[in-house]
Amino acid sequence: MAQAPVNVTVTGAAGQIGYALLFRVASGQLLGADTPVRLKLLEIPPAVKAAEGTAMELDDCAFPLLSGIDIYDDPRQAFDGVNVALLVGARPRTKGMERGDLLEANGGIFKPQGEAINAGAASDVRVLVVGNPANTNALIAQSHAPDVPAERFTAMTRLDHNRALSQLSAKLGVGVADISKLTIWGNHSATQYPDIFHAEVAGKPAAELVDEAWLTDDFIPTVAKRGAAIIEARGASSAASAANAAIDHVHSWVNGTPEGDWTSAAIPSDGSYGVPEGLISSFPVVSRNGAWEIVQGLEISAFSRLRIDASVQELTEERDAVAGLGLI
Ligand SMILES: NC(=O)c1ccc[n+]([C@@H]2O[C@H](COP(=O)([O-])OP(=O)(O)OC[C@H]3O[C@@H](n4cnc5c(N)ncnc54)[C@H](O)[C@@H]3O)[C@@H](O)[C@H]2O)c1
Ligand SMILES: O=C(O)C[C@H](O)C(=O)O
Repeated sequence: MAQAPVNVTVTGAAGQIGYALLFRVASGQLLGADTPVRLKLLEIPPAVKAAEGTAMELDDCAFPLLSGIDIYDDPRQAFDGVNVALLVGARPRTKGMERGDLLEANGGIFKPQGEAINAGAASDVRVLVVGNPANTNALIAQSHAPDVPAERFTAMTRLDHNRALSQLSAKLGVGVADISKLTIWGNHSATQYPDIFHAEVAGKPAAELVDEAWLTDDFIPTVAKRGAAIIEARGASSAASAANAAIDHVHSWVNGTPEGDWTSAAIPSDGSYGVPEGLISSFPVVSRNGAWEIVQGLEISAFSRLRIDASVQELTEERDAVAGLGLI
């Protein structure tokens, strides 16, 4: 019997990331070359027409795996029966906006989306939040979906992971495929900590191949501030690389991570590595049998501890701020 299509809901479908993402989902790169998909696109009313234009282009690709496209401006309809939810649409920070205003505006998006996921999602739903502030938006959505297992809500730090791989490979003159066991810890923000202390380059410890000054003055700030550097250069935030990372995240989650390596994802903490339980924080993770597991037993040096704690502190403050606004 032919496989039933997987329902993939993409919010912010008419945006930049949406445009770079949808064609790859429809071509089979998200879930695999044997898995048909049905796209459910969510947009705000003024952007529905643009989403319709993107849907026309998707039709024109004649993707064999694309079994249909529906466009909605109502989250309840968009998340009905959803198996994979890619929450991309978010309220960007605009001039004069304080951090609290940004969190409140995004609460207005992610609270109803969490409620709609709770009301209608399929029992195997997996949620990836891309829209910023991604970790805290994921926490908001999760807190309004009490009937969905908490671990199904994740936020994206795979772009940071890929950026770290790329920076280290350029520094050492090796291919990215030679590098394993890199980790992004904490928040998808400038406080994140890209950690090479367990990383290996063709089986050798990566930390022995670079000096500490490069790590502190170059690698860590370059990876952590890469999003801002892209905005400065492009005049718009990363789109294709963000879409690519979303594809990588879900593909790894569904299909598993390779033996002998791990990746990074922001998932609800179970208290591992001193990260308060429930915070959606980035960890070294593997995916086994379709579920993320935090890699256990890594030794954390004082150098790393300081940086992990700083990013986790920021996440705690964001959680407290949205709690204060009644959003969780
Ligand atoms: N986690 C990461 O690594 C990462 C990387 C890059 C960008 N981002 C973030 O991803 C988000 C999207 O980026 P973009 O470049 O596509 O932005 P964009 O402005 O081009 O597109 C966002 C889209 O979301 C839509 N939208 C707004 N509110 C919505 C709602 N309530 N429901 C459905 N759609 C809604 C808008 O109409 C717009 O079409 C931003 O928050 C950006 O900061 C995250
Ligand atoms: O959209 C942004 O603020 C930056 C983005 O999160 C990125 O890391 O590229």
